[in-house]
Formats: sequence, C-alpha cells, structure tokens
Amino acid sequence: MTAPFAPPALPGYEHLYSGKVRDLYAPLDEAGAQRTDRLLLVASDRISAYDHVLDPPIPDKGAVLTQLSLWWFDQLADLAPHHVVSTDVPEAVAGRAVLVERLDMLPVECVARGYLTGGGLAEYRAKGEVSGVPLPAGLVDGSRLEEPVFTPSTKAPMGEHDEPISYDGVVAEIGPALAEQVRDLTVRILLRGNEIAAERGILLADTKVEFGLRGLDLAKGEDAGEAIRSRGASCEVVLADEVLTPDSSRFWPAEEWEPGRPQPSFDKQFVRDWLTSPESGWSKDSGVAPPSLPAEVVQATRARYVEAYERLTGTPFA
Ligand SMILES: Nc1ncnc(-c2cnn(Cc3cccc(F)c3)c2)c1Cl
Repeated sequence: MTAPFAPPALPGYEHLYSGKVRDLYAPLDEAGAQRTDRLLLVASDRISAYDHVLDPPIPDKGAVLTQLSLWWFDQLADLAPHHVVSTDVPEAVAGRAVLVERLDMLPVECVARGYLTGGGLAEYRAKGEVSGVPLPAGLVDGSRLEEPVFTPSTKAPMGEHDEPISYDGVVAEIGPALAEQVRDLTVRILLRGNEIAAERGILLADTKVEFGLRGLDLAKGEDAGEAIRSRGASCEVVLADEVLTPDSSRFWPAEEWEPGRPQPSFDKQFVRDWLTSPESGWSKDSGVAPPSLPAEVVQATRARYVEAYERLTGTPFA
C-alpha cells in the first residue's frame, strides 16, 4: 500500500508493514539484523472512514489511542496476559508506539458484538442468525444482545475485507481448545469493557481483538497453522495488537443510544456527517478519494478522542 503519509524512518528499526492507520517495525540488534522477539507497534494520526484514509491526519489521535489501549491492557490483565514490553520508544513516535513481545499470531480476527449493527445486522436480516448463532426475531439496528456473540473472521490479505467465518471454521483453523479459549476471552473482554465504559457514558457496541501464542517455538520452515493446531493448546494465549480503542471497536455515546436507527459514532460522527453533507461535494459510492477535512472537523474529532480517553481513564490527556 503506497501510504499517502509515509511512515517515519526510525533509526534502529526496520519498517515492516503499514496498515491504514498503523505502522509496524522490527527493532534491529547491534549487528543491524532484525530482532525476532520484539516488534514496535506505531499508531499514526491517520483516520479512516468509508474505506479511505482521510486527509489531514487528526493531531494526537495515535497517542490518545495508544495510551487508551495501554490503559485497557492494564484493566484486563486479570483476564489475559498481554504483549506489552515497554513504552520506551524513539522520540519521533513518543507516546504513540509500544514495544511488544513478538508472538505467533492466531489467524483469526476475534470479534464480539454486544449490540447488533453493521455486518452483523446484515447477516441477521438475511438469516436470523450471526456466525451460526440464532438470534430472537424483531431485532433492529442497535439492538442490545442478551449476551455478546462471538463473530470471528479470517485475516484477509492486505487491503481486502475480512471474511466472516463460523465458530466451526475457527475450530478447523486453530483446534477446539484454542477456539473455545479465544471465544470466551473475546466475550469477557467486551463485557468487562462495557462494565467500565457504560459508567462513563460510552457503549462499546462491538470489538475486535487479536491473540498470539507464547511458547509455540516454531521450527525453521515449520508451518505455523499445523503447529498451532497440534501444539497450540499447550501454549499461553496472549492478548496482542490494540484493545478496546475507537479503531478496533464501535464507540457510541450512551445517552444517544436509540435502537431502530444507525447510532452516532462517538469519535467519527463529525467526519461522517461532513463527508456525506453537500458541503464536501463528495459521495461515498463515488470510489474517488474524499476531499480534505475542514479544520473545524479535524479539531472536533481530536476533541472526541481526547474526551473518550479522559472519560474512560479519568486522567487528563497530556
Ligand atoms: N505482538 C505481536 N506479535 C506478532 N505480530 C503482531 C502483529 C502483526 N501485525 N499486527 C497488526 C498490526 C499492528 C500494528 C501495525 C500494523 F501495521 C499491523 C500485529 C503482534 Cl501485535
């Protein structure tokens, strides 16, 4: 992906990969070779909407979401060990990068939904179920589910959309023990997240987490999938990537929740409203890149990220 905003070169690190809004680096050892036990996860200020990376970046978005994720890892430490090693990172990415333990990642996007919307709602409307789980009749956009439903998907190749898979598909991919463990953990993480967030006026409609294995000890050239299926059940499951951020989860302002229509996004509504207003001169089905966001939309969006962080953590964003 030729990112419009090139990720910074970081001395002592090699850039490995860039997603829409995040960049991945490998620390180098004294000989200049990639360390194989660590990664540097960098959150940029880029914001994505309607499958486009928008312009300009949102100042401090990367730092706010990194600090929020670190706070959640700490809140969830009794549920699952995590991959964070250090926040001692290069000055160029201070506050918005994390040094993490390199894990053997499970090839599953672990999604749990506490409220029905988006792709889950579409599947429900078509089939009366989501990811093979039957749901009661009469649910509408934004309906709260009795308990969160695990709706996993495969990790699509770069730039493509993840494909929903059934729970049995997850079992086939990673084995029954790990499948049950990640389903249970994903649901518990969303429940705990909502216990904490609801008190602060935020609903987490759904979330996507990723897990990696500690202790798989892949041999050179060994097939990871095979190793996971055969030895994964005796490894430690570690919560990786980012957790319960507005980029990995749908954040809704609790006081505006009203089932039966699309819910406003806590953080992205100003962007969506402007992009879909006549003022932008853009149409989301046009397939062309959206115009640059006006300064007031950028500032209002920055303020919503800071507000989410301060409400949830109870700490002023520095
Ligand atoms: N602890 C880990 N061990 C091994 N791999 C990963 C890993 C690989 N990819 N991703 C997603 C991603 C995170 C940031 C920036 C990107 F561009 C992509 C996460 C992790 Cl977090």
